[in-house]
Amino acid sequence: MGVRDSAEWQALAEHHREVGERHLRDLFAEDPGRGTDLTVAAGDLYLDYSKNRLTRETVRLLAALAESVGLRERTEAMFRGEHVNTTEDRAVLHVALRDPATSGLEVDGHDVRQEVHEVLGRMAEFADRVRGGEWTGHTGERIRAVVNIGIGGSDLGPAMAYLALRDSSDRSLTFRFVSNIDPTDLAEATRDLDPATTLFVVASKTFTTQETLTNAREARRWLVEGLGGDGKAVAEHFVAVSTNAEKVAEFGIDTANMFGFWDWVGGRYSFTSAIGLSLMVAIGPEQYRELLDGFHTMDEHFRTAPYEENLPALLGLISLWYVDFFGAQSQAVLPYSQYLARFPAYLQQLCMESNGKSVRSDGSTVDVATGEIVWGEPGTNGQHAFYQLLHQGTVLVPADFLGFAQPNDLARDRDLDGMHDLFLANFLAQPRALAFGRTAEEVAAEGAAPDVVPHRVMPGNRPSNAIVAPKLTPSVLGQLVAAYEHRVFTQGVVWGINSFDQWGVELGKVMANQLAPKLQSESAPEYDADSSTDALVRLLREGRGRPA
Ligand SMILES: O=P(O)(O)OC[C@H]1O[C@H](O)[C@H](O)[C@@H](O)[C@@H]1O
Repeated sequence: MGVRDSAEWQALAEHHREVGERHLRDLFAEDPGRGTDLTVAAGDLYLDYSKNRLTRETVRLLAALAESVGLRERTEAMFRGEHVNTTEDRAVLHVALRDPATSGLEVDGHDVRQEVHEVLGRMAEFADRVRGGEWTGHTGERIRAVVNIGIGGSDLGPAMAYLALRDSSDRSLTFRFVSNIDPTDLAEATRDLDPATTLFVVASKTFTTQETLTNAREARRWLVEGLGGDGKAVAEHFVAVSTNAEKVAEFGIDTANMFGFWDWVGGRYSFTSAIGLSLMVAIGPEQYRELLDGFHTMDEHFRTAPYEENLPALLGLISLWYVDFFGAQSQAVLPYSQYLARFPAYLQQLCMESNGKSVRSDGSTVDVATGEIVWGEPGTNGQHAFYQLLHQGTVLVPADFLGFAQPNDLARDRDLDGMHDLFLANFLAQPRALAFGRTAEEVAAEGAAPDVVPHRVMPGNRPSNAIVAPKLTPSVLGQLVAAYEHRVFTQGVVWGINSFDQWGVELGKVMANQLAPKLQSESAPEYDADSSTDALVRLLREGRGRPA
């Protein structure tokens, strides 16, 4: 049975008819306490969800929906290591990656906690050697630049977090992240680097991904050529992060320099696996542990807190309220932190690859809308670009505003605290303007010409969450990411879909492999795709001076 027929869903549908069109102005006027009551604290995060188009009753009904679909049982099953990823018959245990306990979780005949800590120990040893200058390259020089080669989940986590945690990172080392198979990406990343002092971390769960292996092969060529053609240099300048030792060895990386993880870690949930290696080199093992502890704090909060006080569950349920009852199709994530510039991109994979599904776990078609388009840019840049649509457009875009009380260290060291106050004033102003707007009477009272009044009316009633933390530290970043992971899980369970597979990305990969030879061949290829693709192949071949 689909979720739509359940009594809890129907109760929400009826409730929506009562409160869906109520204005936030009225909701605040009737219940002035909501600004402090419709909030929840978890770890260092404070969520103010009062500026959403809901009442206390909505929260009660959403929590009841979560209970009725067995969110608690599903969560326990995931934490226990049951194969909740049914279509791939795998456990889903990213939460074990940050569990401080060092033993006692048996899954498929292995103590996963023990294995996790063994790899973390090896990563720490490696990170210390690179940071301390003991890991030397082929010419005996210390490493000065670390280039992570990976894509999707093998790139976005460390790339996002490296930027987010610049304050905490060793600024004497250079870090680059190469993901795109566009040759420009690798060429730009290595343009000003010295092969003698560059270390590559090739990160790929499967070690079969076309983009990553192609980039890694070209990086190897750049390195070996740059070091006088000695192939032995590869062992000193390449390490791998993967679940596939065979393919790593086949590529020519010594498996002694491989950091493993397991099939129970999904790509987009792999940030806290060995995929975080380059980040650990950047911030050091101690602060990396703080990051993991931040994740763990949120994991435990999600597992134990009642849903009406459960930060990740509330984020998931409130977003679902808009997707399924208001027809919202997108969710903006607006971090008021330049260091979180890549956070929306990270969340795009986390949310859209997880919940962009139209079939339920049992194979039946979903009977409600699922997933949402996640997008965003750091404030205040977005304000001067797309916020116009958020304020006065015809589509409903719920937004998450993220803000931090304290500025980052670099800004503080430069005595730029005052600027941070202006930044925070914007962080406060935008959600307020979105929620409460400005009426025609107010606009007219300010002396606007009558014909301009309608243009200047701000309708308001545009919902948002505010998530506030004291400062963007490794622990806070961990708490934030874990909160969004569990937000995605909460929605997936209600929708009845498997948030841990990604079959939808396969067909394009197969087709790319079929089309590559048609572009590469010296003579005109066979045109047997479809009339549009065939014409484009012809055009591109002509553009490259190849016989079409
Ligand atoms: O880590 P890899 O095996 O190289 O996979 C990299 C990425 O590619 C795939 O297409 C998946 O859609 C992603 O979930 C994954 O993170």
